[in-house]
Amino acid sequence: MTETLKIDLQILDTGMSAPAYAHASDAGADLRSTIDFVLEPFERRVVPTGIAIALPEGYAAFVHPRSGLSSKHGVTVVNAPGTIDAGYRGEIKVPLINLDAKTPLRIARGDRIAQLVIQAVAQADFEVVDTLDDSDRGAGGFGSTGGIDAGFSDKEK
Ligand SMILES: O=c1ccn([C@H]2C[C@H](O)[C@@H](COP(=O)(O)OP(=O)(O)OP(=O)(O)O)O2)c(=O)[nH]1
Ligand SMILES: [Mg+2]
Repeated sequence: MTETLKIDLQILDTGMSAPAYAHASDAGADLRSTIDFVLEPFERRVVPTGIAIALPEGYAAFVHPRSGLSSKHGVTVVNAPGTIDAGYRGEIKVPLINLDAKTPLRIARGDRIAQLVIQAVAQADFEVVDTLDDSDRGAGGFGSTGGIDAGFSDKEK
């Protein structure tokens, strides 16, 4: 059973309810739109969810896309993952974008448009130093480990 954390939630739009987990072991609770709208190709829209939460200090909530919307419709969260700070008491909103070049997506009030993942976070107490310690990765990034197929040899060939 996934650890649970008591989080105060305010319903700002009557008729909406608390985000729910589809399965007891799910990490993401589904966020629903409070509005009916059509997302045209390449259009962005900040979508209200009708809820506000009070996260305990030391936690954040992250607004992640739903794989069904992204794979079937090309719809994702512009700033994925959106970061909900512990101190935020405003309405949770989801900046959606439709990356499909041709097909608009109709969203209705109550549709599940994203998912909210709660995670423990730390605040950094940055210590400015002259040099950083050595590490196995060093300054390697942006493809430093080789081409897309690095390390793969198809045993079936
Ligand atoms: O997808 C998101 C991202 C953020 N927020 C809310 C909660 C968060 O605590 C606040 C600030 O988010 P962020 O720091 O990403 O926005 P910013 O552009 O840095 O604005 P600010 O100057 O208010 O920090 O906006 C949302 O409702 N949805
Ligand atoms: Mg900010």
